[in-house]
Amino acid sequence: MPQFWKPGTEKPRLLDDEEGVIDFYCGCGGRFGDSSIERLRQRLPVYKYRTAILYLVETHSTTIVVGETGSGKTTQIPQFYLKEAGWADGGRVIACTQPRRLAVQAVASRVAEEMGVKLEEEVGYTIRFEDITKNGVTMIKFLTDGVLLREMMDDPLLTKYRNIKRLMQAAAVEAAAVVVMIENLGKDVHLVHS
Ligand SMILES: Nc1ncnc2c1ncn2[C@@H]1O[C@H](COP(=O)(O)OP(=O)(O)OP(=O)(O)O)[C@@H](O)[C@H]1O
Repeated sequence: MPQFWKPGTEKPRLLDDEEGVIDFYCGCGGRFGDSSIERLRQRLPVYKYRTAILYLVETHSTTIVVGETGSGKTTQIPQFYLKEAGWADGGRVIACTQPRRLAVQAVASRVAEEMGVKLEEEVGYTIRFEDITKNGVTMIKFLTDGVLLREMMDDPLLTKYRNIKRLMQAAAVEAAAVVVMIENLGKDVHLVHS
């Protein structure tokens, strides 16, 4: 049974539920016990839905995922694509847009840390005046909606993204504009919304 940490009671520790996916606080111990980053990932709400999300994006050109803030949409879904669906195989890139530069940098650093890789290699980001990616190496690229729009001005058909799956973060009006423009190009768009 899940237990909650109430004021004045002993700090609970984490135990796996029956499926070994969701952990609940119970008993005593450190904040996250001895959990690895992988176990922290598995506790995020979105983790339970990874198979459903992968199925939907594989079978539909547009998928909208709605979840609470902090549920893991931004940091986890690109990793599902990469690790479990192999969408970055063969030099392909998974792009994830964010509305703000700081969000791009923070989430890219976080995902690189979770994957245990150096930022700029498998995981990178592009914001105005700063491109922390490596051609042929970067598999998950975070960028602002503005940078993607700018790339579309230079390359209206987004030819360099011909084979990528796109994960859009819809937190701003411009994100919706990007989705409409990319859909008009016949590209796949996967929209994540909180
Ligand atoms: N830079 C970071 N440092 C430490 N932990 C982080 C960082 N970014 C995210 N996290 C952790 O990862 C979890 C999932 O965050 P994520 O950004 O994927 O959620 P989200 O559902 O996309 O939220 P939002 O809708 O606000 O963008 C957070 O609850 C937080 O615990």
